Amino acid sequence: MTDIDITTPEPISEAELVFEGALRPKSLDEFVGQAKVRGQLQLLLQAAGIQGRTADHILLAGPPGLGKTTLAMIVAHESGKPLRMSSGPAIQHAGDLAAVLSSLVPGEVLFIDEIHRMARSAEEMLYLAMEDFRIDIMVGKGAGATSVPLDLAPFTLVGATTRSGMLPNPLRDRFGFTAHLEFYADSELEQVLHRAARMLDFDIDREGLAEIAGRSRGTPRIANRLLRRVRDYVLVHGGDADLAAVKAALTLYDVDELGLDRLDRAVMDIMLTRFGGGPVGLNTLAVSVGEEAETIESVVEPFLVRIGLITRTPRGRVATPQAFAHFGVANPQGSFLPGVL
Ligand SMILES: Nc1ncnc2c1ncn2[C@@H]1O[C@H](COP(=O)(O)OP(=O)(O)OP(=O)(O)O)[C@@H](O)[C@H]1O
Ligand SMILES: [Mg+2]
Repeated sequence: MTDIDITTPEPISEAELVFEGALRPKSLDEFVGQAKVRGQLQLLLQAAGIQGRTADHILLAGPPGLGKTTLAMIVAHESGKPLRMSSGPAIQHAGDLAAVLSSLVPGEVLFIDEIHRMARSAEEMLYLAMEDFRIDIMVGKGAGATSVPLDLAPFTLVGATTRSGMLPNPLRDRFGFTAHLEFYADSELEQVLHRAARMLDFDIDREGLAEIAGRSRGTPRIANRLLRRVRDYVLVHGGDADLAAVKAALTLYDVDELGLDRLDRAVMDIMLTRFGGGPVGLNTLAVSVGEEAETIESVVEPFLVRIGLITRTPRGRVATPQAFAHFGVANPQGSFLPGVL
């Protein structure tokens, strides 16, 4: 691993997770950006509150580091209910899920992170649990085995996934609401950073914050991580935390103006140098960089499209003239690219 990984959207250490916990917004009001999702969640929680019932099941979908775990905690906090945390990889048998479900207290919020990685057998148990707050438990073995119904306390399931395309339809259909989290605008990341700097008691000016925001890949997790590195830099070198200090610190860590991470760069490099800008099919790209097609499609591509480095066309992904310019690669087709106006 090289220091380029400072811009990866996944958590990079245990220490970072502890740090994140301290900076997590606790309420919907404190949660920056995602205005649409916030409004939708607010309505859903308020309606449930008025009727005195548990809120509908909620699916949070989107790339890493955009606030899924944070929102799950907020749902529990806003409904005044306890939160139980679990994850798809921890549920490898139906029995693992039965143990969790049967111990929930009324109204509890059950968070299943990476829900797309749950075992098939558990998925089927979850369908019934979500719909009827009931599960069937198998007792005995062989010919004498019988299934015994068990009533559950009503609960709200909050599922999180970076790969909503990998969820089976019957599971997806049982969520009352799906929130698709989007990459954050630079102005929103500035707010995230402003709040974090205040909490860290770090006195950094607006220009400095704006510069970090612009290099954070639309991702609050990365913004907070870069802020810490800048804080280190100022601590060691002295002086003000201003634009010059931010630029010096981020140059030291090889974070470019667009905040691209290693995988983003690998994809762009392959597209520009090996395929002359494309069009390139998703699977070809995935194989070329040694990643799953799902990761390219759900984590890398949305960001590269959003910042205008690639476009999707019916014949595949195409690099834009801006991409050639940013990476300083000669554009074999001049300014004209197939499928791009
Ligand atoms: N809207 C937001 N406002 C302020 N801070 C945020 C926001 N969203 C995320 N953060 C910060 O970013 C960090 C990462 O967020 P979180 O852990 O919720 O991401 P995630 O979507 O669950 O990521 P993963 O897919 O890796 O589990 C948190 O520490 C939180 O402080
Ligand atoms: Mg998470």
